[in-house]
Amino acid sequence: MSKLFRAVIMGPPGSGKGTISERIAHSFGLKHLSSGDFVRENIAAKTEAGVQAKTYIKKGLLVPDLVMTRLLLPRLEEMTKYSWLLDGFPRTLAQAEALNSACDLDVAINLNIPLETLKERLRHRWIHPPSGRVYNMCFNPPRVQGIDDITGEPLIQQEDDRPEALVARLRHYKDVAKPVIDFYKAKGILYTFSDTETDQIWPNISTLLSTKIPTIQSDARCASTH
Ligand SMILES: Nc1ncnc2c1ncn2[C@@H]1O[C@H](COP(=O)(O)OP(=O)(O)OP(=O)(O)O)[C@@H](O)[C@H]1O
Ligand SMILES: Nc1nc2c(ncn2[C@H]2C[C@H](O)[C@@H](COP(=O)(O)OP(=O)(O)O)O2)c(=O)[nH]1
Repeated sequence: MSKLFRAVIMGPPGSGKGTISERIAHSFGLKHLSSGDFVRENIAAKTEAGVQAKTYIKKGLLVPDLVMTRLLLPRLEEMTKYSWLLDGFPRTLAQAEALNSACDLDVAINLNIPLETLKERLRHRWIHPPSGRVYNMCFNPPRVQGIDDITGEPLIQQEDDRPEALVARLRHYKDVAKPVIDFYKAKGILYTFSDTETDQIWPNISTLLSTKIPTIQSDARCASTH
């Protein structure tokens, strides 16, 4: 059986998961799977899980574990031939356990970014809700202020990116993420990166992955010739 590379990326809101995932996908040819995108696709397609998820998202809540795993695990089954990086899942220990029963992970990337940095970044975050595209007015601004580059539609700022809401979100994140981090630490696949800048973290992640991915993919090539 061919050995593919499987990773997750974790971190609080604004820690750079989306930004770093895009770089990883681009540099290493992995599929970037975003749980938020899956949720939005299911909502748009009005699947049963999507309809359920929508009621929670409207209230600014996380989608319950059971709905989330029902929505996500079938998508992973479609990816059995690919190496991937999963962004935004797992967020809870129950989700980590469900993922663990479905596949073996090679690496769990954990982004550890100071609170003040997160607040500052999210203050400048603007999103295009239909696509999930994220901009930062300082770091990666759109070509025209307030307008999505691709569709020309308006960008919005999420209510829960405001500094007051963010502190509560981050506290909640820490409580829920701690058991997930401990779970991956115990498995020996946790790699934590701490800095205030994505551009400082990125070379370290890139070095880590280049020690892991070529070996695994050359195994895959050998296996596939048999
Ligand atoms: N693993 C998950 N568990 C529960 N709910 C999820 C999960 N992933 C996504 N969601 C739901 O989908 C919404 C959109 O997810 P997405 O990751 O795009 O944005 P987000 O929560 O603003 O993330 P961040 O602020 O970390 O970038 C979330 O707010 C949440 O309600
Ligand atoms: N100033 C600054 N902004 C950054 C850096 N890395 C990412 N950003 C921006 C992009 C987004 O607007 C915001 C959050 O990044 P993101 O990739 O959406 O994070 P996440 O919520 O997916 O974890 O911060 C960075 O290194 N510096």
